[in-house]
Amino acid sequence: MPAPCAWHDRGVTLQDSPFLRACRRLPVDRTPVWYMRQAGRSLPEYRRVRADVPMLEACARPDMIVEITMQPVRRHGVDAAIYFSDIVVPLKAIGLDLDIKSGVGPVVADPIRDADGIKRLRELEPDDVSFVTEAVGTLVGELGPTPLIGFAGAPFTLASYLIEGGPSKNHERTKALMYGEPELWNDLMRRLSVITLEFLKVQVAAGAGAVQLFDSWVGALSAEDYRASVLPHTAWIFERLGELDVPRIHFGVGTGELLSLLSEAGADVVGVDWRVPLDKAAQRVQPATALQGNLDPAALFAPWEVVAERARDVLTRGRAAEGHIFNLGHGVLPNTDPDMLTRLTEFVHEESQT
Ligand SMILES: Cc1c2[nH]c(c1CCC(=O)O)Cc1[nH]c(c(CCC(=O)O)c1C)Cc1[nH]c(c(CCC(=O)O)c1C)Cc1[nH]c(c(C)c1CCC(=O)O)C2
Repeated sequence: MPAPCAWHDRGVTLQDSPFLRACRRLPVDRTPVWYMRQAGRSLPEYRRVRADVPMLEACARPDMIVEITMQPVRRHGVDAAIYFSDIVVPLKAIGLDLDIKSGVGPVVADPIRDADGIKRLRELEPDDVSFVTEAVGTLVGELGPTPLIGFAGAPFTLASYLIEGGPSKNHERTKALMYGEPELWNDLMRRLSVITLEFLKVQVAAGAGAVQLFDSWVGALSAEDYRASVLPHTAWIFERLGELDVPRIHFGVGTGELLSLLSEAGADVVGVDWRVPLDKAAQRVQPATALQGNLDPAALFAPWEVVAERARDVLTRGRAAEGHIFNLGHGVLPNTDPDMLTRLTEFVHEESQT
């Protein structure tokens, strides 16, 4: 009975993977490492396969998703794969007119700024993203004992793109709605939470071994505003994800003042950007929380000796956490030399070996 046996073996070794063990705060024989945006423009093989295919088309084609997700695993030997997609994919799947412009990011044709706009956000059905189910299924087969991380954008970060119509420095229209029309804001956040939860559930049902919620731009908020207007929604998502029995990672940029609240929202692992050393971050999160991070992605442009010294410092400080997954403090920058990432992966493994 080869098929059930293969699944059984995979189950055992997958759960023993350093990444899943570190997420669960279990002892590991080496610190696991992966990189946000490890699939993408830093890799020549990515640029080749994406050459004639628009981003959102690539995100809807299982063959492209599988190939691009596998590329950094093959090249760098990282301890986890992250599903190749984008945070706006579920919004496109429910029919919103949006695109991803290279060098810019998501752009929304008709931004959502009032009650009528919010009504356009219908629930996501698994059939809307059947390509996700297919791609994840193929990927977990190919990855074997290497875990696949599913992901979604968190409601605040999605709301910012939808309200502003594209990337924003100050999030002024977003804050205007949040501060000025709390009922509309909460309606928008509730609808986005339902979509986000469903998108993550589809990935887990198809075999993703962990999930990461990206609230990339939430560092724009004060702690009070985060607690009042964002935390209840994010906590709702994490509570429901808790029923799925996969580790939950919560990440944002510029969240030094928010780390305890990010952790309060219910994640098993909190991702930290490069601004807060991990030993300090460990004091800010709830007990029984692992940390992920946090080498400055720009440090990879310095000479190798500098990278190595800083990576060693991250590992040392990471020992203060109850579990540590090595990562960058934000995504890989497009012009990063991919050989630096391969070398860094080997270095983290060697340095942390017990
Ligand atoms: C804020 C955000 C977005 N998308 C995402 C976030 C949260 C993570 C973060 O904070 O960086 C999440 C994301 N987007 C992408 C991934 C792939 C998986 C991985 O991490 O390797 C992930 C996890 C692919 C992508 N998403 C995008 C690319 C670049 C598209 C291209 O190759 O032209 C990739 C590989 C486009 C995108 N999409 C978005 C931005 C800001 C951009 C970059 C715009 C640009 O500089 O061109 C929105």
